[in-house]
Amino acid sequence: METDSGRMESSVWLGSKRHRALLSGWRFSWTELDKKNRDKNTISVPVSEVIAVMEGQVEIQPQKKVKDTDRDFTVFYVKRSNTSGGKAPLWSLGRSQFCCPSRDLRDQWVTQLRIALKTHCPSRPHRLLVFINPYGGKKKGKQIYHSTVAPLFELAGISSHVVVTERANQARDHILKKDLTGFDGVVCVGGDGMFSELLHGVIGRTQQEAGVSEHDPCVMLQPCDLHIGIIPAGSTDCVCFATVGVNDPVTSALHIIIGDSQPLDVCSVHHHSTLVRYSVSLVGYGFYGDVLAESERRRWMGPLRYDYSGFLVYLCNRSYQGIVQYLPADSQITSPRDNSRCLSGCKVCSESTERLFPRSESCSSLYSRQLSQYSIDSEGEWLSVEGSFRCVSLTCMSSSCPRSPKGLSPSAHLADGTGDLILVRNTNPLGFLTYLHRHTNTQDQFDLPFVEVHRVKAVRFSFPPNEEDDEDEPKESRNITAGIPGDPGTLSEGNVESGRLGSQQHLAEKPREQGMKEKGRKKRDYLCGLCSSKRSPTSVWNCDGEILPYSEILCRVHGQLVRLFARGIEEDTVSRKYHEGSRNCQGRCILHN
Ligand SMILES: CCCCCCCCCCCCC/C=C/[C@@H](O)[C@H](COP(=O)(O)O)NC(=O)CCCCCCCCCCCCCCC
Ligand SMILES: Nc1ncnc2c1ncn2[C@@H]1O[C@H](COP(=O)(O)OP(=O)(O)O)[C@@H](O)[C@H]1O
Ligand SMILES: [Ca+2]
Repeated sequence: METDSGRMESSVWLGSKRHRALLSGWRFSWTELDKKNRDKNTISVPVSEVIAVMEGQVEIQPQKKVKDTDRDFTVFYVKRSNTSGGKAPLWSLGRSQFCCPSRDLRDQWVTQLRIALKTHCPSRPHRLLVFINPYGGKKKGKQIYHSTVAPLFELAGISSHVVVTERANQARDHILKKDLTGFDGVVCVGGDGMFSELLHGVIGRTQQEAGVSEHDPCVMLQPCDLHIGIIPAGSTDCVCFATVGVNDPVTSALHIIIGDSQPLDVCSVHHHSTLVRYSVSLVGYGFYGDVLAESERRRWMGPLRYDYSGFLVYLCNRSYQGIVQYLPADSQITSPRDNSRCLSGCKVCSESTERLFPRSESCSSLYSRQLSQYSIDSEGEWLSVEGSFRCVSLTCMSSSCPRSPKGLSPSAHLADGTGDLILVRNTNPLGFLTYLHRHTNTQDQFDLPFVEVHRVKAVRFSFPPNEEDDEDEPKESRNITAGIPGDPGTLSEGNVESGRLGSQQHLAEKPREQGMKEKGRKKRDYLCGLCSSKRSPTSVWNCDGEILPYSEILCRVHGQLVRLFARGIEEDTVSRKYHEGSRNCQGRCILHN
């Protein structure tokens, strides 16, 4: 046996096989020895991926069982499944029970491993605030949390305060208003809508505390420290899929436990000088807006509502007039058509950190400088495109999801401070189907004559002037469907089937005097008239699954505004092993387990 600071090595037994266990700096490994003491297989785990070290022989599945023997200790760690073909590995809980020659040695192993955990994993959460949406996706949120996630948190020594929501926006309001002292992060068990509640709560709270006005599109928002975790239990679960690579509650729980940190770009959506919402995945007009509007009254169908509504909307074959103005990002750095992929440890994103938050200036002076000098019109030249569009989509990330594993914009980056603007001009039904279908295969969806894509920092959408004259009311108030902000009818639990619910009270709301009756009429008219011969000339905006109450909007991308308990998409196991021989692995990228 050998120990010195941070290093320990000894003989141990795993079942009937003798091994040499070695803790060296940030790695813990054990190697099987044959009868002649020659090395056979080695399993090596970075300390940052050790979940817990327990005395005795411990099991947690199917139930927790501890056999408190003198010479044993159990190590739980992250284990990856073998995957190929670009699929990110699933994580599961690995467990190895070691038997030492003496109790003393066992105690030393437990102590040293726990010290290593403290030293190498300073940013693990100890206390979490968890919100479960019992109605999200297939309505399995509570079951997923209690049977799969809670036992893992308990094993890792994380204490959690759980709130099962009783109404929409409860999680957001809780984060905005309640005392959060002692919490290292907030977690949602639900879908993208539930994530969006946490996003609005965390950003809103951070700006309140920093005294920053969210409504001003030119303001430099304060980056948020409180991390957000997502346990996927919704319908699309795009944010989880695009930041982890799989929708799996165990994988996400393990990322939360080890305190992974993934910065994320966020888009703020404004109407005149009022903040309407924030978005991380899709701000989409036309097809995706119509699909969402259609799908709201079919919530009872669960996740399938999107496919069914998508099919109906596709048959409607609609396109919409609009003017799209955008502020291009620096095209020298990256492009949405450069065939790159934003993977875990992405170089483009980490280099963007330096650009977005230059180290040479102290935080406070930088902040006040940007506050006073930033102007959305001084950031470069705006370009303009006018026409008839099947859809206009802006996404800050790839927006991949199980339905579309490469997403709306496969080469978009999670944290580069830019978004991708996709303009799909009017085309024939077969052309549009080809475009949609390419989201599901390896063909390039941007390589079509009616599609263009731009990497941008900001986008404005408005209508051509003559459009305004066709109708008897301004467009701003025409596009009302489900999920009307401030609509009390949508806030109750009993109403969950009727749709997405309410928007932040501190954000832009339509004047209340418009009244429920009018809103109800417009909602009906819009939905019934969707495919009718007297077509509405406008669509609605889908903002991460929420319908916006305005059509003319300004969107601005805020680089790395929030942080998730995630690390980006890992390469599949086969590619990783292939690359391992040729690169000098650092930290968590080496995995033999
Ligand atoms: C022919 C197959 C076409 C497949 C097209 C797949 C495109 C997928 C793009 C996905 C972008 C996802 C962006 C994320 C949005 C979410 O934030 C948001 C909220 O999620 P939540 O309910 O979990 O809270 N989700 C959504 O707004 C849903 C948008 C989903 C659109 C899917 C549309 C499916 C269309 C199927 C068309 C079928 C045409 C068939 C013609 C014969
Ligand atoms: N208890 C509740 N009752 C009604 N609506 C809720 C409740 N909790 C959350 N919500 C709202 O439900 C919407 C959908 O939730 P989400 O978890 O995203 O599921 P899905 O992915 O199926 O849409 C969210 O916009 C959220 O604000
Ligand atoms: Ca981005």
